[in-house]
Amino acid sequence: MQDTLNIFKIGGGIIDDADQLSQFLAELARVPGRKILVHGGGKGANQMLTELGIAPQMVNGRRITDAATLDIVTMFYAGKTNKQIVAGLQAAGVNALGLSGADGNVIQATKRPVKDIDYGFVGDLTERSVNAQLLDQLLRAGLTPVLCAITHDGRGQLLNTNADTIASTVARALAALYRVELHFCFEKDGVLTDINDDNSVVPQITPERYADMKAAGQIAAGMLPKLDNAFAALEAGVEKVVIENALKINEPVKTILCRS
Ligand SMILES: Nc1ncnc2c1ncn2[C@@H]1O[C@H](COP(=O)(O)OP(=O)(O)O)[C@@H](O)[C@H]1O
Ligand SMILES: CC(=O)N[C@@H](CCC(=O)OP(=O)(O)O)C(=O)O
Repeated sequence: MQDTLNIFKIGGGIIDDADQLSQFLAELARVPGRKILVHGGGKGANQMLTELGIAPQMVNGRRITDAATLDIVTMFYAGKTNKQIVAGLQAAGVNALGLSGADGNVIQATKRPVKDIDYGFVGDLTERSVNAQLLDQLLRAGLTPVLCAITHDGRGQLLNTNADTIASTVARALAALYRVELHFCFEKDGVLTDINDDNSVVPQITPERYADMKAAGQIAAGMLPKLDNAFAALEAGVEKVVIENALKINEPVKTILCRS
């Protein structure tokens, strides 16, 4: 039987709040077995860009990343945020290793081609983008890889890649080696039927229910690409995909995705 690998993704909402981040890291430390953490940080990046006089620009949930923006998000995601999370995990007793996609060639991306929109230095992934062998070796060595949203193209160019997409693609690539459980963690208890009612968590969601909820206008903003990535992972052999509160990963309340 394959070993279980838990892959967690946290976004900018949690990372931005020091107390919530350290609570999440303490909960993560309690999860037994092998694990990988993927982090974003879009909210803090928006704040930093604004402070530096650059207006953040998002289209369809993806950041338009010009050269100046790439410099700043690289410093923010691969530098401050990644190292702060690694230090927090060390403090919680987890031997974490922080990596961008360029480190150990762990994630190689392709610059998004210009169609209607020029996203600039944004990287797209395929399953072959992920160096699953290296991640497996690190896990076997007892390390917890902590992956940020910065990738590279193999020719010296850094790229900015959505962190939900990284989590989903890493999960798919490692599904050949492990029984993978993918956890998208954020500030709500799961997928809600009413965004204003925290008690309206849908315990299980099928592709049909997702389509109905979308048609009813119950799913918006960042939750749309998140669920698209989540269902894609489930279809590609990831054993279990969960949407849950970052502060309650060890509690039963959550949304579990079902194939049908
Ligand atoms: N039906 C829904 N249930 C829960 N959250 C939803 C729903 N529809 C939209 N959202 C929004 O999606 C957001 C999560 O997406 P996003 O902001 O991209 O998170 P992250 O930065 O953690 O990846 C939530 O903060 C919430 O406001
Ligand atoms: C290309 C692209 O959109 N990259 C994202 C990477 C960070 C991210 O995904 O952060 P959250 O998970 O906190 O949203 C961005 O710069 O916002």
